[in-house]
Amino acid sequence: MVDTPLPSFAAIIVAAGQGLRAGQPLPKQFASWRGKPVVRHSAEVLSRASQLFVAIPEGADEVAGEALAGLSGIKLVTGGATRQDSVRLALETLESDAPERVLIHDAARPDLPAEVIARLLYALDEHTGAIPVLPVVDSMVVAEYGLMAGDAGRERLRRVQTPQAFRYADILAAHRAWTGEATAGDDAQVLRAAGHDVALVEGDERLKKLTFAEDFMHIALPSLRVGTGYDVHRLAPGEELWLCGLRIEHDQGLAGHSDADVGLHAVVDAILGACARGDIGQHFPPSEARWKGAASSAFVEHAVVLAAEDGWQVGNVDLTLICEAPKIGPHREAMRAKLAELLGVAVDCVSVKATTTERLGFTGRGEGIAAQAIAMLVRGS
Ligand SMILES: Nc1ccn([C@@H]2O[C@H](COP(=O)(O)OP(=O)(O)OP(=O)(O)O)[C@@H](O)[C@H]2O)c(=O)n1
Ligand SMILES: C[C@](O)(CO)[C@H](O)COP(=O)(O)O
Repeated sequence: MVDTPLPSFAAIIVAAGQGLRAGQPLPKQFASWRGKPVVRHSAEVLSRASQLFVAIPEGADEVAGEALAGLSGIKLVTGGATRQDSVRLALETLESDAPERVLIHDAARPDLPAEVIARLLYALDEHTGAIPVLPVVDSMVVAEYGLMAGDAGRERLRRVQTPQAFRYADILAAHRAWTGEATAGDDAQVLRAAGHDVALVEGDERLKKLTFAEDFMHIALPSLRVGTGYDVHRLAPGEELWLCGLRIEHDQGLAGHSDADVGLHAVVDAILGACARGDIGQHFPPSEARWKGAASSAFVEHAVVLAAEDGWQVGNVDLTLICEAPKIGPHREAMRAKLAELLGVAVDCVSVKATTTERLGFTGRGEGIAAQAIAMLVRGS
């Protein structure tokens, strides 16, 4: 079915509410969510409509214009005191270029899958209206004076979402004829009151309506950060070889200002990168004598402290050592244990891998050892 071209349709996004329950600095439809204004998410998806109207609060043209900047073809219309008023006002505005089909969508449901739009539009081939629904998974009860007054029978209940799809002329007439409550829950109720059927199509949990402050909370504090690190040191006779905090017996060692532990340096840069705290050279300048011959384990411990200052703790680290020799395998587990100790994490959060470059490049010629690392930081508990 999804390969069938979509029928032409107009769209209305209702974004004229106050968003009081969400408690955001702006009406929730203009607040930021996953990096852009809430209303922009569905406006981008519905920009494929033949006409797209967005109902906004009185006097919100500027904030709405900013939220929808760059999206062509959107017409703003002032909404009303209730959601239903906003829908009717937008429907009336559409009449001058009446479409056959119209989708009516809550701006407060930003994550709009294209598959739901398709299902709704195809349902209009057989029905005057169609709405996306989801099953009720919790038991439902009738409440009276704070007590359970009986089972509400969830088998017959569905959770209703938007967008809701209608044959335009019928939904316009139904709104005009509506004599029920001033605030019908949704447009499907208005259409049914006018005697039309409403098809139920499969909705999507992604269509959750942003209603309360907690619906925005996880966005304020991203719980993960990722950073990468890369380092190289030259192999030279007469130097000690330190890798991942361990002294490794080998016929050459790594030259550098500190102990030149290339593996730990890559890990330090990955942690610093994940919390955007610069790089190892900024914190431990090779120009400073105090770092001459310093154990790089101290650099790792300092990077962990810097991340913790910003509320982060190390989630996991994956380090790859790139060299022809020495063989890393025999030391891998000891390296993992040492690195886990320095990072303050369990060993299973630390991966140490190794690879050769098939004798290609400076590592292949045994001139140096390279290391690359990735680190994930998580919000400190
Ligand atoms: N007069 C209104 C009221 C609501 N809406 C829109 O209808 C959708 C669903 O309404 P709701 O989630 O209740 O939003 P608000 O009414 O803004 O929320 P609150 O009740 O917390 O103020 C929202 O996109 C809202 O912008 C509208 O266009 N016009
Ligand atoms: C239209 C709707 O989103 C369908 O679930 C719902 O009825 C809106 O209710 P609200 O009280 O305006 O949030």
